[in-house]
Amino acid sequence: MKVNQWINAIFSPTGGTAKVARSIAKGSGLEVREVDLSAPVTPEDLPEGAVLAAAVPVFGGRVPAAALERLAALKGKGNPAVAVAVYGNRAYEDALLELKNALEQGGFQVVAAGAFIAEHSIVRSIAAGRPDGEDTRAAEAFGASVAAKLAAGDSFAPLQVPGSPEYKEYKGLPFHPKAGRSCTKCGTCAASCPVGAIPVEDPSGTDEARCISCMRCVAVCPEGARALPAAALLGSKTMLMACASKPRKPEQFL
Ligand SMILES: Cc1cc2nc3c(=O)[nH]c(=O)nc-3n(C[C@H](O)[C@H](O)[C@H](O)COP(=O)(O)O)c2cc1C
Repeated sequence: MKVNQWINAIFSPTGGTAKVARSIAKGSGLEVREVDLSAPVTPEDLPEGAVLAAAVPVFGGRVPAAALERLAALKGKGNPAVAVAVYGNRAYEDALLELKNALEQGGFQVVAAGAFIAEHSIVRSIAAGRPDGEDTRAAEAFGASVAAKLAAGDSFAPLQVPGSPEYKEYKGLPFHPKAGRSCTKCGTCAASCPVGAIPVEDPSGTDEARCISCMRCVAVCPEGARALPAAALLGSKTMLMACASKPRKPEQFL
C-alpha cells in the first residue's frame, strides 16, 4: 500500500502518551503531522495515502470519552490506522479494543495496535521515568514494523486485540484536583484544560461535573498550586502499589 503521511492524533493531558506516539511516528520514517485531541478538532476526511495513528491514555481501563469525541472528527475512506493505548503500569483492560472499534466506525482499517507504559499521571512514583530508553526503542521499532507492513501489502487480515466487547464501566474518579493557597489565578490551567472544567474568570475553581481528573492542570501549574485532595492521593497510591508496581512491558499487535 502506498502510504506517504503519518497523522498522529494524540490525546495526552500530561505528556506520556505524546512521548510514546512521537517515538512510534519517528520509527515509521514517514512524514508526520500532529492533531491535538486535547483541543477541538476541525472535521477532516483523511487524504489517500495517509495512515492515522490514534494515541490515547487509559482511564479506568477505557478510552477517555473526550478523546473519542474529538477523534470522531477524523474520517477515513478505508485508510489504515494504528491504535495506541498508553497506561500507567496497572492495566489497559478494554481501552485498546474500544479505540480499535472507534477507528473502524470512523472508516479506518486498523492494521496494528500497541499498548505502552508511561508514568502514572495520578501517582507519579508508579512507572516513574517511563517511557524509558527501552520503551522508546520498542515504540520506534513498532513504528518501523507498521510502515513495513503497509509497504508490503494492500489487504490485511482483521486484527485481534485484547479486551471485552462489553466494556468495563468507568464513571470517572470521585475526586478532582483543586487549587491551593498559592494559586495566583494566572489562568494557565484554565487555558489548557482539555474539557473546559476550570473557569477562566476564576481559575482557582473546578467544575466537578466536567472535570475528568486528567491531571493536566496539576502538571502545568507554574506555582504547583493544584493537587488532588491528600486523602484521595494516598488512597490511590496504596491501591496502585498493590497492583501496579511490577513493571509491565509494551505489547504489539500486528
Ligand atoms: C483518571 C485517570 C485514570 C487512569 N486509569 C488508569 C488505568 O485504568 N490503568 C492504568 O494502568 N493507568 C491509568 N491511569 C494512568 C494513565 O493511563 C497514564 O499515566 C498515562 O500515561 C497518562 O497519559 P498522559 O501522560 O498522556 O496524560 C489513569 C490516569 C488518570 C488520570
